[in-house]
Amino acid sequence: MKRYDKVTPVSTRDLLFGECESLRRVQEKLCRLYARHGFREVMTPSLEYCDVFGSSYGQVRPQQTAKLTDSQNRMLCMRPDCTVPIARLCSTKLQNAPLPLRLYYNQQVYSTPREHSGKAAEFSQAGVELIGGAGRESDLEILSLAAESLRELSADYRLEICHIGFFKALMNELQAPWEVKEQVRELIGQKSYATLGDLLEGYASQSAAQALWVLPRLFGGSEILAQARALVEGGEAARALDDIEQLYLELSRADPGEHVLIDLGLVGQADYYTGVIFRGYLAGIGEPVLLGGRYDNLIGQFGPARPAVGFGVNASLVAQSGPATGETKENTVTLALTKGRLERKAVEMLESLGYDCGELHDKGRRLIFHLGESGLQVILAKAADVLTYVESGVADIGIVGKDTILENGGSFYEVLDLGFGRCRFAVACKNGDDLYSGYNAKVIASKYPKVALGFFEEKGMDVDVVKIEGSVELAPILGLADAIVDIVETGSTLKENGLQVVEEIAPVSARLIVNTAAMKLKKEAIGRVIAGAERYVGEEMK
Ligand SMILES: Nc1ncnc2c1ncn2[C@@H]1O[C@H](COP(=O)(O)OP(=O)(O)OP(=O)(O)O)[C@@H](O)[C@H]1O
Ligand SMILES: O=P(O)(O)OC[C@H]1O[C@H](OP(=O)(O)OP(=O)(O)O)[C@H](O)[C@@H]1O
Repeated sequence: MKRYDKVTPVSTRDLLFGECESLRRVQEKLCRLYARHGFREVMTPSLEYCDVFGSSYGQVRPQQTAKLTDSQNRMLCMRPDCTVPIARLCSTKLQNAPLPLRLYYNQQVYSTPREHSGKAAEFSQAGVELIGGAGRESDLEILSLAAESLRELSADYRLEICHIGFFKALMNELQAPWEVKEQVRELIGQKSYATLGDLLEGYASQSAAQALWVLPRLFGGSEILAQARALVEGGEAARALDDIEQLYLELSRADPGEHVLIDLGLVGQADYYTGVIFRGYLAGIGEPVLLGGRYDNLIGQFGPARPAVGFGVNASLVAQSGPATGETKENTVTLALTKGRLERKAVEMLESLGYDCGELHDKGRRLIFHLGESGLQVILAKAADVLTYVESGVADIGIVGKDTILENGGSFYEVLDLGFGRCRFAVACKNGDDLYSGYNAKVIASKYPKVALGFFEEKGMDVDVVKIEGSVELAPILGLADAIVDIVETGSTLKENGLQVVEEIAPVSARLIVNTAAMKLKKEAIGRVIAGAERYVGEEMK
């Protein structure tokens, strides 16, 4: 039997020498800052009963927690988040402590990342919680401290703020089934401009739908507030905007230099947060390093209700990226392009937008190309790698098929359906076979095992999925599988091999995706590419 006695568990690592020193430096900077501002340190155990987290695991999904049992078989989990254990602490040991409580922590958190994503399962988080402080003054205290935390770590940073009240007010107004509302929330979070537009088209007569439709685009400076005000008539939504405006003005006054942004589309954790939500970015790091917000309903789940606001900084991420010295090269944008079938239309699109694609026409074996003097650099990569490059931030934007996104997932904005590379996912089997007859578990061959499994799980059908790398049509013909899940474009591959479509799963086409940090750090340059692509799609659809 293979012994795992020489390696650390998947997605964990030893830190040596310089790595320890850089992590300590980041932690110390933050801890000193929090102590200076009157926050006192608490430490909670690395292990908690799963019950502590109930349905709310903070930023982490229950499936991502590392679980074990104690000597009495009670379920424990490695702390996936620092705020929920602190909420427990405030309702027990600190229940009678005078409010407001200013607490800070500096400890490890654990959450299992997606397989092969290169992300760590354990990282160091330092952060603060202000318990018992309601209202704008507390929000401002914590937001100012968030800005100061980022400034301590790099001169080139952005703090973006949102108020979930704006989104919630619009959602309350929207007359639509809850499944549609859930989809709307997801699409706004992903900044899926076009798909959101399609979904809301059926509700276009409602003013809330019109406002929700533009919500993902409402990010930038104070001009965003004027645009948002024009969309609402008053009430909760307008009050949320007033709050954001005041916070924005105060923060910008204390910290001029366009470091503070507004993004009214930060709706990812809408159930958890009850007021202001914010994220922090540092130049050169492709994901947010700071996450926070107001969560007035959490502490009440453990005892007497208390308003609360706080944030956490991923100290490991900052330490690994080294001292952030360089400025963001705001005008240089890297586009990861899927090589193969999507290449020709993508180049056609770039040319129609005026980019000089000479180098792409005469590629040789090169993989990196500069489009004239435009500042746009193209890298050619395999489809799934485009997601990896964009998610990590080594590429700012990408062009990739929806099939690859559905199979691999990932954290990036999926801004636009580019309209080319159209095909569809379908289930197919041999002509004349009835896939749904009989009681035996069916075998499905696919290059897309997650899509295949997800489709049959939705139907409540047990299937065994076999991963096949290509020419999937062979599997049912040779008797390896009962059916396949694959891409169908013209249908001729199926036809020529004696197969038929049983059911269609989802339409597929090329998408423009954007790294979440780059969207904010390179707003102008990326905005130009998106606007150009939208023009192209509009022209193509005429
Ligand atoms: N008929 C089709 N078959 C496969 N993909 C298609 C088809 N039509 C459009 N596409 C899109 O083109 C993308 C790239 O497909 P392509 O076959 O070039 O690369 P690939 O699927 O990674 O295969 P390979 O392993 O052969 O490189 C797919 O991810 C899909 O979005
Ligand atoms: O409906 P059609 O127009 O016939 O296109 C569909 C075929 O194209 C793709 O295969 P691809 O050529 O990429 O080869 P592969 O399956 O070996 O990856 C896909 O996997 C289907 O086999």
